[in-house]
Amino acid sequence: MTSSSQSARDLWRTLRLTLPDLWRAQPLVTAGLFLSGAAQGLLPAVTVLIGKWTVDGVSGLLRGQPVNLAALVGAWVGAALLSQVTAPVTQVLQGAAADHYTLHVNQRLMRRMTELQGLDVLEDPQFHDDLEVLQGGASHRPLNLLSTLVYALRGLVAALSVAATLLLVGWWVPLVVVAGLLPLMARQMQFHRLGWSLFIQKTPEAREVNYLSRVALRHEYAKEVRLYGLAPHLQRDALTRTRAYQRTLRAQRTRGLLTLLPFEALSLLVTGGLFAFVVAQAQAGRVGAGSVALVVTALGALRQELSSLTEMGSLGTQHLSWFAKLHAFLNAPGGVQSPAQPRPLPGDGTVTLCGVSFAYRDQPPALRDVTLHIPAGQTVAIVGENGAGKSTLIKLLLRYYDPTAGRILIGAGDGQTDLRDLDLTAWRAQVAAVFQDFARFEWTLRENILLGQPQDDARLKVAVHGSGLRGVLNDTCTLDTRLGQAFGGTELSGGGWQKLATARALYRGARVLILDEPTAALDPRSEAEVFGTFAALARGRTTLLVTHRLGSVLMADRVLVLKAGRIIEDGKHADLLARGGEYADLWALQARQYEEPVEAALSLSASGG
Ligand SMILES: Nc1ncnc2c1ncn2[C@@H]1O[C@H](COP(=O)(O)OP(=O)(O)OP(=O)(O)O)[C@@H](O)[C@H]1O
Repeated sequence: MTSSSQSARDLWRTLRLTLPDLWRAQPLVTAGLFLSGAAQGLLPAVTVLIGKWTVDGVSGLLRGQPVNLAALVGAWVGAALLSQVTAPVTQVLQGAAADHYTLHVNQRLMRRMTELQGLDVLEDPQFHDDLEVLQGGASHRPLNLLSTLVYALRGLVAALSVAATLLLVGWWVPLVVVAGLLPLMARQMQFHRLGWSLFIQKTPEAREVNYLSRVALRHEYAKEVRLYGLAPHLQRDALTRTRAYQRTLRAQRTRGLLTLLPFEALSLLVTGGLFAFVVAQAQAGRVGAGSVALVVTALGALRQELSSLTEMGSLGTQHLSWFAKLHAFLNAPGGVQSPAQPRPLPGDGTVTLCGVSFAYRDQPPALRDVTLHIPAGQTVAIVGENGAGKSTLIKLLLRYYDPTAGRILIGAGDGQTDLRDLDLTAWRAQVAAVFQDFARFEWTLRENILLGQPQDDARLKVAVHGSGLRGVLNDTCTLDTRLGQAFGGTELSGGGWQKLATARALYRGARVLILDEPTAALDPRSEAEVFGTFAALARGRTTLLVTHRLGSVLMADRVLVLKAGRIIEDGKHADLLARGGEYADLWALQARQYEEPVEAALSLSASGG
């Protein structure tokens, strides 16, 4: 099977999926729309016929024959009225249906994003290419498809009815005209299809250009962009890429237009030949002046209708290709998913990892054969050098990814359950987390803490005090102050944001607490305060603390040392120090960083320097 017939079949399937959707969104409006489109389609044929009757009537008048003027004027006024009424009605109906359908499509895209529960899908560049195309089209493709379908119906009715008027000249005339114009139509369709496939191929490049302009314009990059004088480089790069992109499109357009020329010539030959033939027939007295007028207007109208039908067909193909992408996107496997029939949530927060390994897409393993048992209520510090796999362990526990091998079990004894068998939302509701790269939502402080949950005053107070956020609040910054600059809100300091992220975690009464470098942006006093709170908060909860600041490890019952994705040490702080291994080395290294400058300062002051 050729790829074009394959894609025609795909498009037909997409149309069959999309039409019922359009219909369900607004049945009456859609029916009205297609009816008024079909009515409009009859107008060109009516105009051609009125033209013939008028010319025949006038010729008759010149020969002294009677003419039914009232019928002629009636037909003309009727056609004008139909044309004036149907055009605005079609526009109004189209607007109503398209608004509704655009909302419907946007809602489905948003719903899809909430169905994607893991992070795995988001790391596929193809996913972002598809999303770029879909988001870019969501505001206009539904309207475009709808109007294209209506105009295509209008064009089809018009072409058929105008072709039918040519039957008055001879049964073979419409066949010859259509045969002369069909190759041109087919070629034009092919040309437009190429345009779409080029657009899809170039999406990654368009995304690169969008990324460059985001870097140049967005606040989060502004400091580096200015300090390192990046703006001219970004501008140059965007310009070069855009020009290359446009060059390819232009070359393709020109090539396509040139290949249309022979087909244009053929269509001209056929319609010109037919015109010459009818004039010759009139000269020989075999047909009347009205028939010549009919052929002239019908050929013009047919050419125009077929050409706009081609255009509609091509545009419709593009819109349908967009919808095919939408259907594929909505129905693609979504990576991490909640089970259809989840097992009940275990009663306690014991966590067990059995031979867990994990590799990110196309990457070497980030975790290798990790086996670990954390009884409910234990506080475990996880330490290790950059890239050791600490955050990955946390992400698996939150089921942002599933292990490549091994199992994560929640609960103890008979209640122990594989994490994959638990309802994801229910499990995540049991976990509170402060991430290294927590989100800074540009909403009010209160909304940033509640994150959609109902307000509980007592819990909110504990969260605000426990996180140290109390110190951030004052007369000008209250719980109802909007944060961030995008909407003219107040900007918190880095530490202020971190306290807010901590308050968010504290507000969620959770059985498992995850702290991934939770104090990286805090000053020493705030850090001490927050760790005091964490220690109280961790009581009775299973707590995992990822940290590079080994002083904070002292709040943990147990320390895990990760290296290259494996647990290489596991024990109490004092025992690990005594063992003299990796942990003892890291501890000594960090202690020296504090001691040496002090010693240096002391020796400097002793020497009177
Ligand atoms: N989303 C990702 N896609 C591909 N590779 C990743 C991704 N996230 C992390 N990695 C890689 O996985 C390995 C473990 O990373 P991880 O973030 O778990 O380390 P870490 O111990 O938390 O490091 P750090 O102390 O720097 O935060 C690293 O080699 C890292 O480059």
